[in-house]
Amino acid sequence: MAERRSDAAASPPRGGGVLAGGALALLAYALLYASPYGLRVLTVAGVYALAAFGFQIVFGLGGALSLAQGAFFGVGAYVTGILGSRYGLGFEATFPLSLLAPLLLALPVGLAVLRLASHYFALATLGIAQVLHLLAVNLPDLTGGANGLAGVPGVVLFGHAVARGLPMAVLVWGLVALGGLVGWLLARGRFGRSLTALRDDPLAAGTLGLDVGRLRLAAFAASALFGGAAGALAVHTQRVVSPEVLEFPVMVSILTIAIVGGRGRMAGAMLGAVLLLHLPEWFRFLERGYLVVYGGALLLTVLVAPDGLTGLIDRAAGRLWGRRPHRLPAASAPPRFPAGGLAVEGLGKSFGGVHAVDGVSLELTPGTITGLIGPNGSGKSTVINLLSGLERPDAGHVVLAGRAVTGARADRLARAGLARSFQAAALPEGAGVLEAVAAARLAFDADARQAEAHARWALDRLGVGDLAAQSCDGLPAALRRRVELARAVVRRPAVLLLDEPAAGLTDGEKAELSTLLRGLTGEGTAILLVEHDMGFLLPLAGRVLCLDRGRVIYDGPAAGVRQDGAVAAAYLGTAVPA
Ligand SMILES: Nc1ncnc2c1ncn2[C@@H]1O[C@H](COP(=O)(O)OP(=O)(O)OP(=O)(O)O)[C@@H](O)[C@H]1O
Repeated sequence: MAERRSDAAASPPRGGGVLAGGALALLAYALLYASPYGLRVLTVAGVYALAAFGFQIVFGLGGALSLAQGAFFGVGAYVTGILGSRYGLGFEATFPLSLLAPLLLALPVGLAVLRLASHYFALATLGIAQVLHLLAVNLPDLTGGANGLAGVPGVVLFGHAVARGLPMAVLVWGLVALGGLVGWLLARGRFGRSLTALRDDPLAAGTLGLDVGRLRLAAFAASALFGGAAGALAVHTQRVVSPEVLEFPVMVSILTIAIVGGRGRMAGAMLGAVLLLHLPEWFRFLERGYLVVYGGALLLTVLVAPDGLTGLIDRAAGRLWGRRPHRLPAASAPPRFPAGGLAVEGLGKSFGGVHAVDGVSLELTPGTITGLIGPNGSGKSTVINLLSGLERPDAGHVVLAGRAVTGARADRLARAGLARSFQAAALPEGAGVLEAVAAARLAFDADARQAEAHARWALDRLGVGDLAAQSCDGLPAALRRRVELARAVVRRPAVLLLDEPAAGLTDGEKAELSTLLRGLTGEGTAILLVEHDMGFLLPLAGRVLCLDRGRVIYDGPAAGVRQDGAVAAAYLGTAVPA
């Protein structure tokens, strides 16, 4: 394919400088001007920023609306409160335990509820805080009941008491800086990008080799650590713990901070927390009317800045100073999966009364293209979904590269060397082209940078190297197809399943695609090609299977398809005499 490329990529946002300036201004204000009350509000803002970091990971990056963040906050608070006030333990013991306890809660709960669909998951996680609230109120011997526990000792670090006011604000914001750095590193690395890929397209994520369950659990666990840390510091700031820390307003505040600040961004959590904690103070002179103005201000923020204040700042900074040039990594070829075929015997799948796939057997041999044809609704996409692990077969056996993989999950099949493309190019909204293709390597490469280098290689191979810098949004259909194909090719799979890759392409583009597919078979890839365009398919395929109502009605050489009476009757129309 004709190759076009450029080395400059869509640049990272410019808002970092503005945000750093804002942070310095805040620090100066705290050191020079803030009253003891002002310092206290600032400290609480830091506490909420820490809690919101965790929420940014699980919800902002991972897309799981976890309403357990308030519960983790409460658990951290109670661990510090109980151990400090009842047993006299100091910060050095209570702080790590306040992180550990929510983590130990998150792991079993996460295993139980993370597979639920989004709204059920949100409800189940909300339930955790409700149960804990009940326990906190009804176990007065341990928790102090509805009144809670007073007299939680202040922080003593390495023998030095951290006094209220500036020292406590410095400690909390020091931990915010540390937590923000950890969160930022996680977000921009392989973990964060895998979570984003999962959030943008949970269905495709498995076929890209990402272990959806493990990723979600890790994100949930990380959110628990941040929540617990925040809860512990909240108790040290207030010196009391009560069931209020487990009530819904805590969760609502964390959610609002993340959305207003900017979903998925650690800077957004800090900005959102500072703003949200200060807004009520700024509007307090309005007395009763303050809640109306406060609500109105929040609504306005969400309307004016749908991607949060950090998004707004980025856009404004980008307009003022342009986008920062960003060098792409040099293209490098990813390793190839060893050649291996796919053998399928008696595959079956029904949806209610519809036998979508009924006793299909086929063999994909390394270095060959097998065509799969048939009328609309005959079961072609279902075959690909079954073979790629998106559906579980009711019957049949599948062997991939010599290993039995019947009913295996999509990510396991992907890691065993199988890749697929989708009929409607499944590119994540708002993502860059390079990022979208690199997402297909995250489960295989050492880091995100290496995944991008491999993605560049695939884009070059598809002849769209110059798209690397662009956004997936608004790409013309033919280019979207190539990018989608690059996501499969970048894996250099042993077996490649392609669902109508030539749909909507011009004759010239189809010729380029043929050359690419021949190149892949030359490297030993076994390809299953679902296609309606016989002029494109038949010269490429050695063997062709035709499906009708889920059953194989033709299985033979491509050259014989047009002459077959059954295929003519079910699909192609008039048979052509040999
Ligand atoms: N998830 C599902 N739930 C219920 N029915 C389904 C589901 N997926 C597919 N089907 C049904 O199974 C049959 C086969 O559908 P499938 O999409 O595999 O056909 P196809 O040959 O790929 O069609 P097309 O050429 O239009 O893409 C159809 O009757 C379809 O309605």
